[in-house]
Amino acid sequence: MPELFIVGKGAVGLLLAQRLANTHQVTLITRTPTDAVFFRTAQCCQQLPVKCLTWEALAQQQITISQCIVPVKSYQLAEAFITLRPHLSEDANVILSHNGMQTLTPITDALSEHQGLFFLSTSMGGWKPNSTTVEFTGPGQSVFGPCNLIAQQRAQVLFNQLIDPALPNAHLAYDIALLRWQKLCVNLAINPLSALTGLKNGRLRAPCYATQVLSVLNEACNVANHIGVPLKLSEELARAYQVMTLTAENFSSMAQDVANHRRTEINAMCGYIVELAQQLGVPAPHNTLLLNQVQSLHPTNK
Ligand SMILES: NC(=O)C1=CN([C@@H]2O[C@H](COP(=O)(O)OP(=O)(O)OC[C@H]3O[C@@H](n4cnc5c(N)ncnc54)[C@H](OP(=O)(O)O)[C@@H]3O)[C@@H](O)[C@H]2O)C=CC1
Ligand SMILES: CC(C)(CO)C(=O)C(=O)O
Repeated sequence: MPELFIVGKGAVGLLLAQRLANTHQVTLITRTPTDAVFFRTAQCCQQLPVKCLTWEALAQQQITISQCIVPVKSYQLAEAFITLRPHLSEDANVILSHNGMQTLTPITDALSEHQGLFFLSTSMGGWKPNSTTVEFTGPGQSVFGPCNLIAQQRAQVLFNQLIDPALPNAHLAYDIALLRWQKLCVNLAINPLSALTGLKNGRLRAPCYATQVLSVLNEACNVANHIGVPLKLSEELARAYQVMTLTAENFSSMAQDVANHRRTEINAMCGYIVELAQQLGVPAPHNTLLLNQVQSLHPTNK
């Protein structure tokens, strides 16, 4: 079976490992020594048939990585990629997967023209009851697409071999940037408000939040349009309210992070809009306010 590496043993990483172990020899690269990882359902708890190696062991064994998924939090990506890069083969494929947005330029610049960069945006749910176990909390759509030139040429083959057999709800999108912006808009409309109010997603449909949802998305669409991303406010509003309805009984990931005193991904959501708005010289007061309010909830949010 072909080899596949996954950075970390996070919720998404373990869900992917469980699916991909059927078709690939999976190795998790962890920050701390890990003997075994598990996939738990209501009926049983199954040890995943994967290897776990620390970065140190990977270096000692001089392992070269030809395909790797990096499903870490947005604020962990830069460091994870810097650690990963020296281990990549000359024609490696790297697949990033996280919520929110950040400029990928430092990563695309660091890869050679033969190293492919891809993005997997997923809405399937995973929850970790402890540091080595994941539970599947719900199916969701996933979108896979290329982020550099060589990746465009390889996207169909990699999708057919790696993604499609493991994630039946996934589709290949060459305009992955647009789809990531659309997911960002959903997160902008839901996550900060749910984190600040402690409400489930469905409760954000109340009329008292409508002006804030509209304003935040209006700013995001304006910024996106300035850089050539063709978002339409009416469509992003409709999508956000549709997701509030579909996930009405969920607490958003940011609400959960705040409730558990963890760092949030606010910088890759409102922070991304505010940064772009500043560069473009356009106003984004509502995203700025939400950014400041969520940042003030936890010292590591800054
Ligand atoms: N959980 C979910 O249901 C969903 C999550 N997402 C998004 O996916 C992304 C990942 O989320 P999730 O899986 O929940 O996050 P987790 O916090 O569960 O997982 C992140 C993992 O990455 C590991 N990690 C970070 N940096 C490194 C590094 N340098 N080297 C090795 N391992 C590293 C962490 O290690 P350690 O264990 O040592 O902390 C952790 O195991 C986020 O952007 C999230 O918003 C999207 C859809 C659903
Ligand atoms: C779609 C949504 C808002 C579902 O809760 C999500 O992506 C998140 O919580 O981060």
